[in-house]
Amino acid sequence: MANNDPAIKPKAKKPCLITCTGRCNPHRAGMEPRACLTGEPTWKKLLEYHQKKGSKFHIRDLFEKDACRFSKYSLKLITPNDGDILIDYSKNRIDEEGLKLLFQLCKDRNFISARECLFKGAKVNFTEGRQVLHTALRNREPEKNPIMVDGKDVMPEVYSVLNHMKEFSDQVISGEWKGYSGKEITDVVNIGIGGSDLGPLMVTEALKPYASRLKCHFVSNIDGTHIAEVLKKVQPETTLFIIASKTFTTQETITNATTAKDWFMKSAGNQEAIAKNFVALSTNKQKVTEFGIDEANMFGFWDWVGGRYSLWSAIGLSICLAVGFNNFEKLLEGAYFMDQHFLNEPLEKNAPVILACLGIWYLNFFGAETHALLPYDQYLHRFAAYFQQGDMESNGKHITKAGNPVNYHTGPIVWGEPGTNGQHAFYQLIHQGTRLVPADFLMPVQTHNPLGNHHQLLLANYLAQTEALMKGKTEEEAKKELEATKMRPDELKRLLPHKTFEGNRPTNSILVKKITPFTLGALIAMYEHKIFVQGIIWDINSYDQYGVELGKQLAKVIEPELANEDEITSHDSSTNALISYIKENLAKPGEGGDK
Ligand SMILES: O=P(O)(O)OC[C@H]1O[C@H](O)[C@H](O)[C@@H](O)[C@@H]1O
Repeated sequence: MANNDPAIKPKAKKPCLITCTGRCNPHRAGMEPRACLTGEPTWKKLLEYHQKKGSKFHIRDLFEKDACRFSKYSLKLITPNDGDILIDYSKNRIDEEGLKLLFQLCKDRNFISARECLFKGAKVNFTEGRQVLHTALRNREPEKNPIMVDGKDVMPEVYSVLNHMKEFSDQVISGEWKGYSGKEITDVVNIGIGGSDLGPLMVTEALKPYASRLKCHFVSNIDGTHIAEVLKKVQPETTLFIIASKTFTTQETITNATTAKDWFMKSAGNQEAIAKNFVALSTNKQKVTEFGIDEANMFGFWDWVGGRYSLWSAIGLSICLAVGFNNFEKLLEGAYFMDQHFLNEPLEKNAPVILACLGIWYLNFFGAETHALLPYDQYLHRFAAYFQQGDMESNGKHITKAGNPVNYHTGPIVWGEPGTNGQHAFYQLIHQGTRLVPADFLMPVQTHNPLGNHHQLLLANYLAQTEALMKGKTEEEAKKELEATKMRPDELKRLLPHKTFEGNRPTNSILVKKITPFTLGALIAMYEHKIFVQGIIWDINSYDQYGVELGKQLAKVIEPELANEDEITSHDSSTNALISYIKENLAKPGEGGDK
């Protein structure tokens, strides 16, 4: 049983970033193997509760029985200047008893001390022996809350990089910083992939209403088409290339960066020009200088920042350039606001904890396989893509801390598209398919583009979808509708089952007053913490990513095989045949690419 850690027994003072309550043992926490999840007494109680009650709930009945359901199962987070964040989780197949058990499960899994250890810099990423401190990057009270890593407060360094980012982005936006030929920078090209691309890309898209005068482009794919298309749009003299790579060894990024450098050098001619038009964001000083970028043009960060949690670090430089440093700071403030909420609120009022528990409820007890993120805001069109990496790279694991395979499901498949596009594409399956698809519906009440009645229609669709998913349409209701059309009885009978909706599809409605840098920062941090809570319950390491390595290793073997004349026989028959087919069909000299 998990609850024998003396650390969680005393009633804690409200934990804060600096005051160690004594419950955190940075050398152990996050690393100690837990009891098997399915052996936990609370897990067994949840199974029983699911069998007897949970699986029989219809959300429509829960609403009918309890007029106060919304107020019981919703949260309002009051931000200082950006309105309230409303999280309505009442449209779920759950009641007080179920939630209580889920919160108890969190406690049994030592969530309280794990949370403190995360913020205090324990080596939570135990396979790589690293702290996980993206929260330090947005710590807005550094004097009050020093963050110690190996006996040293990291906050001064964090702020020194932030100052460098401010100074640089201010200079580029104002035009004071000039490209190699003395002209102002007009375009920024961020070259990175994964965490060094998705976060800045998602945020710059989400915050377009705050755009500076600079045009920002993102290149990630190793497919030459990506960089080729971007280079067609920019001029070497007026383009700033940001090479964003934590390791500075990622094949895609280094290949794209080299292509960009070669293209640039054709115009610039001399090596010194690079200092004016190239900067690097990385933890690897040696590789950056080997590439030809001066140390002075490097914005550093640290190995305790995970790639998919790095948009708050120097990796956010393209955000600073796209929307100004001031707005980047507000993004950090929003995330800090959510960090404080996550740290200080009891489980029952804690948004990331509640969302995590509901996720566990559907994934592990109802067999749901996916989780949809459905933002009703065009600017958030990359939000689901961002959390595909955030969630699936974090919790797509099947080995526990003790090194054993799990006997339960872990991270969901995360997916989604902005509303209302999704409605006309895949919502059919959510409404009437055979699978249970829990979904978060995100929405700003106010739009940045108040055009005619667009936003009112968008809001109406947003509200209608969660209502429809919850209520469905009974046979009786469908029958009445069909009868009103004066349909022939045999035709009515034939159509009736197709027109009936079961309903009982769970959703969370997450609303903000407006998508601002602050509210966006808070939403991102909320989902980051949700992922953490689920990783703790599942007893997996949410912060490594060994699963992406194997394909990379094999690609290194195959690449030279594509270039030689030999017949390839070293793989399975499928891979050998695919290689042969490609070699037979590769462009011959002179056949070249299209112009
Ligand atoms: O920033 P880099 O070191 O170039 O890494 C870019 C990406 O590489 C890998 O694929 C990792 O799985 C990602 O987590 C990481 O974000």
